[in-house]
Amino acid sequence: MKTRKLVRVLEGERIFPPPVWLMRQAGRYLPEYRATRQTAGGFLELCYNPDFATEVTLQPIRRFGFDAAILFSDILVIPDALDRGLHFVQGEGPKLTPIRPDEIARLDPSRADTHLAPVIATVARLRKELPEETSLIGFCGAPWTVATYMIAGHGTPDQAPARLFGYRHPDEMEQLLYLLAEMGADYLIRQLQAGADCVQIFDSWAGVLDEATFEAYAVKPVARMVEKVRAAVPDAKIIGFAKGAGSLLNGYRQKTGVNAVGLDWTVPMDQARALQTEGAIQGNLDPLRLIAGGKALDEGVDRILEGLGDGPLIFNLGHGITPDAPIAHVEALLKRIRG
Ligand SMILES: Cc1c2[nH]c(c1CCC(=O)O)Cc1[nH]c(c(CCC(=O)O)c1C)Cc1[nH]c(c(CCC(=O)O)c1C)Cc1[nH]c(c(C)c1CCC(=O)O)C2
Repeated sequence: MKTRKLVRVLEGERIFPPPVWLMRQAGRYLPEYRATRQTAGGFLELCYNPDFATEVTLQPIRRFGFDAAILFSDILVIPDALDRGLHFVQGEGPKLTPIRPDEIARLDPSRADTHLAPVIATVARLRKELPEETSLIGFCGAPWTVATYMIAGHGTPDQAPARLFGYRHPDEMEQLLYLLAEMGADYLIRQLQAGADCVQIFDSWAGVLDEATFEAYAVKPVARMVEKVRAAVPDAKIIGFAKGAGSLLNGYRQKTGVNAVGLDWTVPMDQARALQTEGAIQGNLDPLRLIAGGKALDEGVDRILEGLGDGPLIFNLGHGITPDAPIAHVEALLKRIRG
């Protein structure tokens, strides 16, 4: 088998036009996703049923022929394996039982292997059913981002509850992040062993941290995960996405050991190019350009291709595709990239 495109870029090769996939590419903007979700009954029923999860992962590949498929699941399956009362309220996002400092030492990861077995089964199924040339991306949440939901019990605009928790209870915070790093690494190892070509670590809330907590919460636990994953799978290819981290992204690759650095749309071209001299980057179109379409979309795509197309690049959005993105605009994006 020839090495798949995404993996070649993760090894530092430049491919033009660049391989492309979109974060949250399986989702509510697709009528076929909405139909399968309806049949499944709920979001978690989709995540834990290999038939449904395989189907929705394949939907955007069939429709658009992206270069990579991302496993359909969620970062919150880890707190779910810890029995944190995860449920999804329509239109409100995830809810969990907020964790208290004194509960952290009692968290029990022993259920995780059994609980996550259907997700691992989905990975194996996907590798068999995907076209030979399509890369398969596994993923998990970074410890800090998963911790923010476990602490607040829901999404917040600035993760104030988790930040305060860290300042008031630094030992418990360190313990929680360590546990999530161990569990996340074990989970990624199983995904890679089941057939994922690479994995992405989502640190969607890295951007609310100051310099010291970024180092302690975003860099150190992710470095630990990368180390643990590589001890089991020496050539593991890993994408680190620390959204909103700005200038703190400089040095992130070296400190954590990830192969590629994911960029959100606020990262300036000069910084993106500097990061690209050290290895692959992924990103970074503003998802709202995809909603607007037309000139806004074309200009955004062209700027990335012109500015970053001569180095190792995985084309992506700077964050997930939104439910209101028109399908015709996704088609226009792909045409603009591939010609
Ligand atoms: C923070 C976070 C979560 N989940 C995830 C993150 C990190 C990335 C990011 O910042 O977007 C990651 C995630 N969530 C989902 C994927 C699937 C793979 C993909 O296509 O990218 C991935 C990689 C499916 C999903 N995860 C969720 C949906 C929507 C559920 C539905 O069908 O109603 C999907 C398709 C639900 C979810 N899950 C989460 C939230 C906050 C929500 C609600 C937001 C929303 O409703 O859009 C937690």
